[in-house]
Amino acid sequence: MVITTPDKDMPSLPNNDRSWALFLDLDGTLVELVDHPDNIAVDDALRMRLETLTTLLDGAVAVISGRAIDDLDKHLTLPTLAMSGQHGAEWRDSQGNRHIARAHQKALEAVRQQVRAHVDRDDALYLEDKGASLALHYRHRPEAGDILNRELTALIDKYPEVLELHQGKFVFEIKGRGYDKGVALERFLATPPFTDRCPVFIGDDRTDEDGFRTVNAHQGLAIKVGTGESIAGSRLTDPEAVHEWLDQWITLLQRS
Ligand SMILES: O=P(O)(O)OC[C@H]1O[C@H](O[C@H]2O[C@H](CO)[C@@H](O)[C@H](O)[C@H]2O)[C@H](O)[C@@H](O)[C@@H]1O
Repeated sequence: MVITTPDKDMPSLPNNDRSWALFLDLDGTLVELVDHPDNIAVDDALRMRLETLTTLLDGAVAVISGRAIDDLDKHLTLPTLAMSGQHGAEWRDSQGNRHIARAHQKALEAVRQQVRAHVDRDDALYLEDKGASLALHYRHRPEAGDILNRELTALIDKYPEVLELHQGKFVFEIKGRGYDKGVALERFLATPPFTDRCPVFIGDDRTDEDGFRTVNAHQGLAIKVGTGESIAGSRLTDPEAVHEWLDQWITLLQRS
């Protein structure tokens, strides 16, 4: 496994004398970032890894993503896996029940119309409409980042109580206020089979910092993938290193 940071940051494997819950981001963590959200590659080895960990951790595994759950299901095809989508605005618990936040939908609809009109004028932009949130992708128009930031900020500022704007990797996320990955983790940690377990969260993006904050508050293991500032205590270089680390953990769990 390749680690970019000094040895002190190398994530040790979770100790078998505690019960752990595993939370995983998808894009940039379990799969490499690619040119378009539809083009990510999820292989059977990754599916098998997630299924094995779910069994070994008594069901306490969840994917915590900015994507919508329907989209996660399309790629992962693991319909019973616990998930939180749209940065915490929707979730599927370990019983398979789906939940979605709707308080901000009216404001979101107004913003949706305006963002759509903007995207219709520029082929290089892509609007991912996730239902309870929007992602405006500008990977193919990187020079537009600053102006889009200003325009979207002005738009979202009309609804300060219900909407928030976040910048990810060549994407602006417009989402309901009060939902984030930290909230998503807390919600899982309050319900079986996650209750009383120590959280591990692996993520790569700015929005994953909210999840790391929750993990740190629970004295868990926060692992940042890649470079960039982070409050996570440990690092892995890329999705391949994440897979290797998870495989080593599987081996350790199988021995116990
Ligand atoms: O929380 P995540 O699971 O990491 O999801 C974050 C966003 O990921 C997706 O966008 C990013 O990945 C795309 C595919 O590699 C890439 O083309 C894009 O530039 C990235 O920003 C997804 O489309 C968003 O909905 C997620 O919020």
